Amino acid sequence: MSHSWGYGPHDGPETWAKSFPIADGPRQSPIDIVPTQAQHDPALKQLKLKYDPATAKSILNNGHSFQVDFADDEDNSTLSGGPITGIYRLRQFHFHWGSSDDKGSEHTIAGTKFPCELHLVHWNTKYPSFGEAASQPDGLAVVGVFLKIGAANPSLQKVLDALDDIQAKGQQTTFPNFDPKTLLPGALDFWTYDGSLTTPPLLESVTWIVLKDPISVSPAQMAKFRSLLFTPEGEPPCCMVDNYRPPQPLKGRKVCASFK
Ligand SMILES: NS(=O)(=O)c1c2ccccc2cc2ccccc12
Ligand SMILES: [Zn+2]
Repeated sequence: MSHSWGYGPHDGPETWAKSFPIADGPRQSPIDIVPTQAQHDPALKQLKLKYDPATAKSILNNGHSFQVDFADDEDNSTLSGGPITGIYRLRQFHFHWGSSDDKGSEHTIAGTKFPCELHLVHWNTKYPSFGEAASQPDGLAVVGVFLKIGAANPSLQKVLDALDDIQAKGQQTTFPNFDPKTLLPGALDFWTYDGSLTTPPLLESVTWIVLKDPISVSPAQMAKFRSLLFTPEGEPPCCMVDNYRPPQPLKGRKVCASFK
């Protein structure tokens, strides 16, 4: 049976527990990060992100967001250090955003929402595949980056320029030679906690690494995100906006900070 889920009033986050009971689980994401309650952990290593632009392959409208997919058959684009042990390979990155600039991020900072949030998805190479890793408690690591309204972001614009070719659900096009490192802020200070995918199947297999510093996005660039469609060609068009899950209960989890 196919579980169709979305972000609308009849299939959105408040309905997901019916088909995915783990939605009410002990380590669900996203969360509201309260900096004054996060614990500085001096043992946390520096994040090491080694990305090879040649591993960028394609860009896809998956009907929930759009994602840039990477070749992950070798250790060419990897994440290590920070809170994780071993080497995790970059699989894809995608975004979540709102219908207006006052909302859109999944994680919040002491209740503050950002207009957009970038997720860079990595899987643990101690497992044979992404699919296998996704079912393990230490299988995935997602780096989250907030986008804050400001100057137009030239690196982000390279991604947004490709959206005209993937307006509708299921559309895909090539997206070669892109360095995701250009989407990161200068400082890699982060918060980290144990969580889950923020979309069904909501698997509790993600080590979240949320960067403290945002990158910039202009209002015109936010409008470009909102030009995408949740719907496939030939169906009445529904703009892809508000594709974010709200913060979930912390349920006793600790949030650690890499900085004082
Ligand atoms: N929002 S999310 O990062 O949890 C997420 C994934 C996380 C880990 C692995 C695969 C994921 C695929 C996603 C696809 C669409 C939206 C969020 C996704
Ligand atoms: Zn995401």
